[in-house]
Amino acid sequence: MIKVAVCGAAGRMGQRIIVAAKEAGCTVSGALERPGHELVGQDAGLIAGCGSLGVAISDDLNAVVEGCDVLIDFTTPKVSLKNLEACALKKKAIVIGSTGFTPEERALAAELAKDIPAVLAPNMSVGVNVCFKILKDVAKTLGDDFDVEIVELHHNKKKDAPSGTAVRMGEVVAEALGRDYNKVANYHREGICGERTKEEIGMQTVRGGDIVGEHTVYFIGMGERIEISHRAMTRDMFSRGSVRAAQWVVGKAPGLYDMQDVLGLR
Ligand SMILES: NC(=O)C1=CN([C@@H]2O[C@H](COP(=O)(O)OP(=O)(O)OC[C@H]3O[C@@H](n4cnc5c(N)ncnc54)[C@H](OP(=O)(O)O)[C@@H]3O)[C@@H](O)[C@H]2O)C=CC1
Ligand SMILES: O=C(O)C1=N[C@H](C(=O)O)C[C@H](O)C1
Repeated sequence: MIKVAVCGAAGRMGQRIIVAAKEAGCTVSGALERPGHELVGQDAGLIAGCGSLGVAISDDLNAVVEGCDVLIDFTTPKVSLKNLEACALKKKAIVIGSTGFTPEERALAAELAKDIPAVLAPNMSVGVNVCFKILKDVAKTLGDDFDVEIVELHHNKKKDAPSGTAVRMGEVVAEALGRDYNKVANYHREGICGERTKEEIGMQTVRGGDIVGEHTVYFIGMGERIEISHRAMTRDMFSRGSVRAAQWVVGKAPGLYDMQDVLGLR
């Protein structure tokens, strides 16, 4: 039975991860929030709604990491990098679901994961990871004749845009078409912005209410259109995916893994 600690334990994802870890038969050994958080000291299980776990939410990163086999972290890139560093020092595994990493931050994560096994993935659901695989094939098959546009919808509390999943979808399509995502992503059209270029990948963001997460990649040709969509109805497949990643990553060789590795989709 692996010992799982959760960072961001009182957050939307953190609470569901605590429930999923308990349901999967893991020991929840620790729960972390930032220093000064109003729920520090409270029982993490009661906050998550799955009954008392006898684990108080803590703000002591080192103690929580020390006590676990693997830390599951859904917070922000800056917090995740700090957690990765703490796990590397104590030789513990880590699963990171935070999104909004810059290319430089991702490179730093890969560097920090040289000594420990780590999973970093913008989306832990099986469905989205299957979509990544399908998108590669569709983009390769259609080639340059179809315009690619990506639209994502999320709740009004989301802090980063576009979503990490939408960015990964753009990267997968760009790579399949032999393009550099960072050069062809177009995040903004306004005013007399000119005709669409053939190579650009449009990235559109919608925010509102309680939308869990929806992604559509449009391949738009002359007289026809393919849409590949994923709609998340609850957060539970993200949380179950993160626990599956935690169970998979403990004992693996050091390095930075993705959910495609966890699910055997490479
Ligand atoms: N990979 C995936 O499958 C998924 C990824 N995500 C990503 O996960 C991240 C979190 O999302 P969500 O749960 O909705 O966000 P929330 O804001 O609900 O949760 C984040 C939690 O982390 C806490 N936190 C902030 N700083 C620290 C710190 N230094 N130490 C410990 N805890 C801290 C926050 O506290 P406070 O509120 O006080 O700041 C909050 O409780 C986002 O980046 C989101 O995009 C979300 C769903 C699925
Ligand atoms: O913040 C969220 O809620 C989500 N974030 C992830 C992302 O940015 O891709 C995944 C999911 O869509 C929910």
